[in-house]
Amino acid sequence: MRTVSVFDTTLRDGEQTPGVAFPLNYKIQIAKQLDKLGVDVIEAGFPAASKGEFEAVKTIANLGLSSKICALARIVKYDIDAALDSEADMVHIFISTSKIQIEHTIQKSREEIVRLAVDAVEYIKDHGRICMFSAMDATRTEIDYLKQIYKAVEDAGVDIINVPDTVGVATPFKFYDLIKELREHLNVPIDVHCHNDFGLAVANTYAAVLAGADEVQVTVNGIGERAGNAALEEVVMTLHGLEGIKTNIKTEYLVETSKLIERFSGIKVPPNKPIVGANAFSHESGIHAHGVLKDARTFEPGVITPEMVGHKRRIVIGKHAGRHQIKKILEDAGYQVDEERLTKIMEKVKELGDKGKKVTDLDLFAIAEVVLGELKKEEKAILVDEVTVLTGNRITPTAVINAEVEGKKKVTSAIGVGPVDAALNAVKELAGESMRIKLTEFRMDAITGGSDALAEVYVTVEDDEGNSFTARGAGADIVMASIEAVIHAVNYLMLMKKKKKHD
Ligand SMILES: CC(=O)SCCNC(=O)CCNC(=O)[C@H](O)C(C)(C)COP(=O)(O)OP(=O)(O)OC[C@H]1O[C@@H](n2cnc3c(N)ncnc32)[C@H](O)[C@@H]1OP(=O)(O)O
Ligand SMILES: CC(C)C(=O)C(=O)O
Ligand SMILES: [Mg+2]
Repeated sequence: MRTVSVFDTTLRDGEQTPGVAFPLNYKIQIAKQLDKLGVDVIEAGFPAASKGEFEAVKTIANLGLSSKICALARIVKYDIDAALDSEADMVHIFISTSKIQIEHTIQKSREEIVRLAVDAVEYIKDHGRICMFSAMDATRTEIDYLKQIYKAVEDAGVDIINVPDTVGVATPFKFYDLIKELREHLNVPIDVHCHNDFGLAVANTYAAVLAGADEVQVTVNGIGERAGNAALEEVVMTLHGLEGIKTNIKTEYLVETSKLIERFSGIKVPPNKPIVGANAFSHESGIHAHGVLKDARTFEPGVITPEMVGHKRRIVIGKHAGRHQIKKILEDAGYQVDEERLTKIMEKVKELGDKGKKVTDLDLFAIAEVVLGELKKEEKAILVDEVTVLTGNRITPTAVINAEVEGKKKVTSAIGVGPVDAALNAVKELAGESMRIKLTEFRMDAITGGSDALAEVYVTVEDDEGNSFTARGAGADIVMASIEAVIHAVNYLMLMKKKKKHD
């Protein structure tokens, strides 16, 4: 089976992400993690950039890792000597070859650039190091010149050439053709380095491998200059999962590595990021979750599993959830629900979803506990129909409740110091027809953070004979959750009273 080598440049191009700078202790931890992950080469930095960068590359080069350590250098004696002095195994030299870059940056003739490249390769090889040569901006370089310079460095003894799509303008078919043409023209191994300006970095890298590239330059989470580089995790899993092309990556460490880079770089991984994003193996929609609960391959690629990349599959609750997944989540948490109560729970979940609320597992459990604790309809003395609460800075909070109390329609109204107080006073009025009640405990918790958090209300209600009952209510609206809890307690106390009378 074909094996492609992985050259990781998270510590070099990845660190060129605007706003990212890894201190030495972070660089050491990242290098160790990349080594554990199994990357073949770690590009540890650009030693000529600063004293700290030189020290970092030198420290990493002396960690005794299995991965080869590479240092980047311009074709400038100072840079190359710094790379050699850093004791890196490999020196990666680059120089502009496209018309636009030659004219506006390096300002040398094409012949001189070839001569500088050849001399640099020979110098590095004379120092006994592995040498990689990059024709910077290769994808905007005239093909004949590109072939000429690569052939010249090959003849000078370069170990591997890199074809960088420096500004991310390659497209998969064109890049495939370019790599194929270079493959036919050259004997040295070919490496590719793709940027993601058009979101094509992974696709271009993949196309290059199909065209015969031997090595891929990638970064963890795809961080790097501008829109970043080809993401290591996406390239590797595409090759493994879709093409059966191997790498030396121990894929079970991909999520762990991604989280480390996310933490150290401060660049958040979007939830929908392939392979490592929080949602990469999550299912909310009922139709999908139903299939996945039977066999995950129904709504996942199947050729990769969450375990392969160190991830977890999640069946989540939300507006699009179906009965099967809600039942499964509740049963897994130890709740037994019959079909009628499941319907009630579903209704509440959908109602919250329609209001735009993100429903968490904790929210679901709170809803389930309320529904499971509810009396049957025929056992309820009070059935609330309509609630209106008025509040504001210039009016006294007022609540009006339309309800059926022991079969008779009633309307009560009350005021209070706030909307919850007004609503609870109205409930007391409603109950007062049958029994006097006292609220001895009232507690409200937000289940999750945020102003749209589900409120969970606990109340203890005492009747005129000293019997008390504790009940709970849950909902996005604190007034409704409070009314639900108190009515639940009152209904229970009234049922008890009725039962006692009959005994
Ligand atoms: C596509 C890439 O990712 S390339 C790598 C990019 N990474 C970095 O630049 C990070 C590290 N860079 C640095 O710390 C600094 O830019 C340094 C230390 C390398 C150079 O700093 P300075 O000497 O202040 O030069 P500055 O960065 O302003 O300009 C770049 C110089 O390098 C020259 N240059 C650029 N690429 C090359 C090259 N491959 N070979 C030789 N010279 C080059 C430019 O022509 C320019 O030369 P000039 O000063 O004679 O006009
Ligand atoms: C140094 C080179 C390979 C680079 O990062 C690029 O061209 O994008
Ligand atoms: Mg780059």
